[in-house]
Amino acid sequence: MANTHFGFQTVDENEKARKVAGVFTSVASKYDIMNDLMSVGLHRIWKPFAVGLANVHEGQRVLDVAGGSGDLTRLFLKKVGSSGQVVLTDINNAMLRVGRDRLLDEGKTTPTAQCDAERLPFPDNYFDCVSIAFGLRNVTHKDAALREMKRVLKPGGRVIVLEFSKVAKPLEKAYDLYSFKLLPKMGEIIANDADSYRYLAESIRMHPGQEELKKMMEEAGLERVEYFNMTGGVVAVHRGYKL
Ligand SMILES: C[S@@+](CC[C@H](N)C(=O)[O-])C[C@H]1O[C@@H](n2cnc3c(N)ncnc32)[C@H](O)[C@@H]1O
Repeated sequence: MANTHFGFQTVDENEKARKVAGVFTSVASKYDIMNDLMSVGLHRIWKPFAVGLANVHEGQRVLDVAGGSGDLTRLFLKKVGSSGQVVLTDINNAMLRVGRDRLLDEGKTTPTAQCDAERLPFPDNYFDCVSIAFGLRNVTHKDAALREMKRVLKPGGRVIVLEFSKVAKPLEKAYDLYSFKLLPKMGEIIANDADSYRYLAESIRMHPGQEELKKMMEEAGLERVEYFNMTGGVVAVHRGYKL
């Protein structure tokens, strides 16, 4: 049986999805407030930047994979207008429910589907853009997810991956202190869940850096792949096309 990472732990591949589900079911109700606190509000800049790079237009179709509480979906809905469509998906029902309810409360109806990024229940060549924000590092077989994202994309469409990445050298010490000391403490105080937030910090460290992810996207068949660092490499947006 093959092994994989769950944060810094080595676990059986079959176990990872269950453990990840445990984390997100546990954090779902506090996810949005924790997101603001953990990123000191920066995710509100990172996400519009990523959506801007997608360059989607009125009337287009977008798939938001691992969309959770729906921040990217909301931004994409503004871009595609009433003639377009954005499908919000996530493997976790608790996260998806938070996203769907929040959008409904704002008067926005959009299709939702509970599904695994590794097996997307959509036809080939269907979407103009497929995004995954802060989701890829939680997926067991990232290569399979990237291939699926490419499969459902129309020729000419793009995949957008927004994810934590490798920080610039001078920031490393401060970033470690923040991730491994402050973050679990905040998780404990605010969400009463230090373990989940420790996993989040560890999973960030185990995620491939900028160049490695670019290579993985190319291996999945995406072309013209490039990346854009933000906040000293704390996060990066990777964009690749299906040509
Ligand atoms: C950190 S949250 C990001 C949510 C949202 N995209 C955002 O940017 O705020 C990660 C999400 O990935 C989802 N996820 C984890 N593994 C997944 C998988 N294999 N397929 C689809 N979604 C997955 C989790 O349920 C969770 O909602």
